[in-house]
Amino acid sequence: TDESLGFSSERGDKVIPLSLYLILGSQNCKYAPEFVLQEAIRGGVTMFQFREKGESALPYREKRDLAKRLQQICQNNDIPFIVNDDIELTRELNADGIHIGQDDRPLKDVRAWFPDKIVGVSAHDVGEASKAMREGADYLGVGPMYHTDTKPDIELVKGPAVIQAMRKSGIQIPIVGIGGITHANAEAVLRAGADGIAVISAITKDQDPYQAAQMFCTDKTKRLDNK
Ligand SMILES: Cc1ncsc1CCOP(=O)(O)O
Ligand SMILES: C=C1C=NC(C(F)(F)F)=NC1=N
Ligand SMILES: [Mg+2]
Repeated sequence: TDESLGFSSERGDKVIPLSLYLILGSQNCKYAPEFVLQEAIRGGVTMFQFREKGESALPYREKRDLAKRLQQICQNNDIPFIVNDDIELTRELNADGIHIGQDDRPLKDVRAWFPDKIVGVSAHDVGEASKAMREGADYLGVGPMYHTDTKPDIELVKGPAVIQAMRKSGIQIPIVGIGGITHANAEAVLRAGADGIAVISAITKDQDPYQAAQMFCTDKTKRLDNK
């Protein structure tokens, strides 16, 4: 398993397998979300985040029903099921965790509601990262690494260097890089000190989500050989 490769990130009693973190909502998918998730897990995805967002986002009942189906697929494969932003949905499904942005509910509140769940926080610079670490975030989503059209309101593109800066400033908690990550540029994110990569379109827009996921995992093994 990835543990042997040292890619997954231990955090106290929580194992947070950030190696290959797939994020999707119905708005990102070429095929049915259930198919994309199932294939991507078969291809090596280690963690999943349900992120239903944007003007084409499903209404709550359909969103919840889709989330339940995707959660079931994760449970069948022992993959952590994380919800983006939505506190109610996280509680209703008893999800494994929640991911919050800087403009969402404060981490202190979220942690009070979910003391034992995985709580991930978006961080765009060293300041935000150290604040989130102090407040008890379980992992950081750092980006955007590269340009992406997937999220219309992305912050300034920082590149992998910002992860290096975070590590240099003593940020020890698990970091996953996000934003425009493809097979060609994933390695630079890992070399910069990330524990894994988070991906939307490189997998959800691929005509073969299994292959798309597998390509990332193969890369990592290759990297290990010449480390
Ligand atoms: C949710 C999010 N946060 C920063 S960039 C981004 C979108 C990542 O999508 P993609 O992997 O398709 O660039
Ligand atoms: C905006 C986001 C930034 N990072 C992450 C993750 F990769 F999970 F850390 N998820 C998000 N939804
Ligand atoms: Mg958010």
